[in-house]
Amino acid sequence: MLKKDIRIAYKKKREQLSDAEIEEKSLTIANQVLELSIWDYSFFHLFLSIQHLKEINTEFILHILSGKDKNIVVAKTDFSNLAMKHFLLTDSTPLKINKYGIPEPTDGIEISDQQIQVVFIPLLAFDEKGNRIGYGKGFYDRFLNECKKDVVKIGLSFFEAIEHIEDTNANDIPLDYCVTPEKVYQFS
Ligand SMILES: Nc1nc2c(c(=O)[nH]1)N(C=O)[C@@H](CNc1ccc(C(=O)N[C@@H](CCC(=O)O)C(=O)O)cc1)CN2
Ligand SMILES: Nc1ncnc2c1ncn2[C@@H]1O[C@H](COP(=O)(O)OP(=O)(O)OP(=O)(O)O)[C@@H](O)[C@H]1O
Repeated sequence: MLKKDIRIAYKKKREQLSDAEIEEKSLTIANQVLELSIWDYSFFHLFLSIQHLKEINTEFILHILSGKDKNIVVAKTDFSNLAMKHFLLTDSTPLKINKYGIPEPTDGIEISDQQIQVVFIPLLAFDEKGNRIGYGKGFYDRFLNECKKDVVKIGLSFFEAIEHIEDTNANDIPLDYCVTPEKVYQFS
């Protein structure tokens, strides 16, 4: 299948989820994240959910990270250059929902791409090789390209893998893991 068709199909699938299903699946995903071998790392990058697009609620993972005293890093997006800046999330980090519905820090301690050790990645769909599809602006491909080579890349998805994304390109950086409510896929 082609990215553009997969995007349409998976946006529809998400729209059909009820709020209760989103909460339940998000909690199951968070519990599976606990089983990954990532807990020796200290800098974790997490996306904050866009609610109106029915993304995975990452608050459960946020609580796990905070309970383990990890450094939690969140992004501020710049749609004019499709780049992201990263800030440490602390009790005093001011968050504001931007016009795309993304909760973002307005200010704080900036973290460089090179300091990040684990990245939780939003996606619409992924395939059995770990290729992913997002909303199509390439934010995460650009970001991951600036991270350390051994950064651990973990996709989170409500749905299982599709067989094959046909039109992957050289900029696409594959996942190391993808966590769904059913299972943990390991690609590397
Ligand atoms: N929570 C979260 N943060 C993230 C991402 C993400 O997927 N999820 N991104 C991952 O790269 C980047 C933001 N990417 C985005 C790209 C496009 C739209 C957007 O076009 N929204 C439109 C149309 C929505 C639709 O597709 O139906 C809108 O709100 O009108 C929003 C976010 C960085 N931060
Ligand atoms: N490292 C990069 N440098 C420059 N352009 C890039 C880079 N990575 C991706 N792009 C461009 O971004 C656009 C979107 O890429 P793609 O279709 O893979 O998005 P996506 O992975 O679905 O989106 P997202 O990363 O925002 O979730 C493409 O035009 C691609 O060429």
